[in-house]
Amino acid sequence: MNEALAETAERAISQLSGLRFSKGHGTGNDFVLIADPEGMHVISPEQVAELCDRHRGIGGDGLIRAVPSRLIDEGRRLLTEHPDAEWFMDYRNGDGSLSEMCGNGVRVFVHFLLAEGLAELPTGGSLTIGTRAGVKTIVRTADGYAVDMGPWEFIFPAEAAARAMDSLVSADGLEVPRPALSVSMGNPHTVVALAELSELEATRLFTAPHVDPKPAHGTNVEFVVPSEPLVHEGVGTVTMRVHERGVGETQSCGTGACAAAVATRHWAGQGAPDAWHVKVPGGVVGVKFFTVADGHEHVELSGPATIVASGTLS
Ligand SMILES: N[C@@H](CCC[C@H](N)C(=O)O)C(=O)O
Repeated sequence: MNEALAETAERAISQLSGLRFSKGHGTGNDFVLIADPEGMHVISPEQVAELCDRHRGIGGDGLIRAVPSRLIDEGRRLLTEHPDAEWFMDYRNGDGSLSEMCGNGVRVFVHFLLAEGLAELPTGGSLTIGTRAGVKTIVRTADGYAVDMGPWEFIFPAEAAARAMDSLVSADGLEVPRPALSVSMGNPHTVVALAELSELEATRLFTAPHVDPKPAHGTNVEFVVPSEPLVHEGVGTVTMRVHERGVGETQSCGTGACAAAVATRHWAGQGAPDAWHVKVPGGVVGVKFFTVADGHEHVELSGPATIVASGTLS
C-alpha cells in the first residue's frame, strides 16, 4: 500500500474512533460486528474495507452492523408483515460492497445479539431477524444455530431444467472450463461439480473464476466434490471450496453450502436425500430441505457461531 492509501485507510478508521466492535466467525467465515441500537453509524464502503483489512484493520470477510429494523429503510419494509423482526442484519462484504444475504453471518449475528443482551432466544423458542433477502427465523441447536433460509431458486431456470447445467466456469489450475449451475439463496451462487478431491486442491482461487454466462449482479462460485458414496445413512456429503463475491476465497460460505446442496441434489436426481453435510476448509455445516405450510420448499442451514473478541476502535 502506498503512503497516500495508507493515510486514507487510517483516516477512514479514525473517523470511527471510540466505536465498540466484536469479532466473530462461523466455521472460519469471519466478521467484524458493530451494534448500532440508535442507527447512528452508517459505515461507508471505504470504512468497511479498512476495518476488514487483515493487515491495517481488524480483519474479516465481511462487516455486520446490528441496527433496529425500524431505523433502516430495508428493515422498515419488512416490519408491516413481520413486526417481530426487531433487529436487521446490515451485511457488507470485505470490499465494502453490499450483499443481500450471508448464511454464516446470520448465526454469528444472532450469537452477537444474545452476547450483547440485545435479544433473547429461550430454549425451544425462535428469533426472527430482518435481512436484505427478507426475514430469517433462527433456533438453537446442540452445536449452535439453525436458520430457515427460505426458498431457493435457479437463476437460469429454463437452462437448469433442460440441461442440469447453465454455464461454464474456468479457474486457474483447472485445465478445461467446467459445467455449472447457478442458484439464488437471496444472493447469487454458481456451483461447479468436480470429480476428485485432487482437482479441488489444484484449483487456485487467488483470482475470481470466470463464469459464462454470469448472473446479472456477479456471483459467488462454489467448487464441490461429491463424497464416495454420496449418501451415507440418509445424509449426502460434499466437500466445497468457495470464491466469494466481494471477498475472495473464504474458509466457509453458508449460502454457498445451501447452493451446493441444491445443485448436487439436482444432479443426483430422484431419490437424492434432503439432508446434507457440506465440508468446507473451516469445518462442516448442515443443510436440510423441508416443505412449509404453503407448499414451498425451504432450506435450513445449521452450524456453530463464535465471538472471539470485543474492543473499541482507537
Ligand atoms: N459468506 C456468506 C456470503 C456473503 C455474501 C457473499 N460474498 C455475496 O456477495 O453474496 C455466507 O455465509 O453466506
